[in-house]
Amino acid sequence: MSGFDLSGLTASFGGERVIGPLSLKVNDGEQVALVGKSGAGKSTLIRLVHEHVGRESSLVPQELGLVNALPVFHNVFMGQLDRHPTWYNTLSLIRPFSADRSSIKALLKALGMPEKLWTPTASLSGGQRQRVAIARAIYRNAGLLLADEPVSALDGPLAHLVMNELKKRFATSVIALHDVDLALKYCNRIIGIQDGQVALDEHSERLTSADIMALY
Ligand SMILES: Nc1ncnc2c1ncn2[C@@H]1O[C@H](COP(=O)(O)OP(=O)(O)OP(=O)(O)O)[C@@H](O)[C@H]1O
Repeated sequence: MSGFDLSGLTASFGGERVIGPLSLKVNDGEQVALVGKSGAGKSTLIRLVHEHVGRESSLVPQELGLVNALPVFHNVFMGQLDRHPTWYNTLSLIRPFSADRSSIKALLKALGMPEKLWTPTASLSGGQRQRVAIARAIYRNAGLLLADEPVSALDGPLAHLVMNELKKRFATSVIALHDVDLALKYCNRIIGIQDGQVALDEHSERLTSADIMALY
């Protein structure tokens, strides 16, 4: 599965409704940017979709969810933990298999940090940590990418490099982005969220950044 069709999505905090009820249908091949001002509900919507599609997706959460005590290799390897038997995962913790070592190294190279394979995650910069979470999602290789501000800590050229990789590797995606130009360049459908509702839903080529800025 890569696309999904969900309805009746709602979320509340402390009795206050912050999402929905709304429906969201994403077809295979749609690369969706979720845009909208801070607090509109983008992260909550991504969490809701993830709760429904679960293991069928590759997730990059805003808070990253890395294990600081482990090197980069192991954090990326975690993307496939549920695909291997326990003995394989246990052995990989002590002495990783060469096939996994080389595929994770190649992935880090594509993301511009090949030399960090064995670096403890705790000693990485914010942008490097963000790319480890992205590498973990790519390594998981699910049909659907769910990503919450995946390039917020990256400078211009690196943000483009990473968005390009994500576009190439995931035909179907939902990505919360605060950068409207990145949304228009790398996604083919734009969904604008306002007060927990869909306020805009349009093909990228029919929109300008000014159309999207009206949401802010
Ligand atoms: N754990 C929580 N407890 C209480 N309220 C929350 C919680 N998480 C989110 N909210 C509220 O839900 C609303 C939507 O938040 P959400 O994080 O989904 O917005 P967002 O569009 O992703 O914002 P940002 O762009 O700043 O990440 C906000 O009003 C926020 O205060």
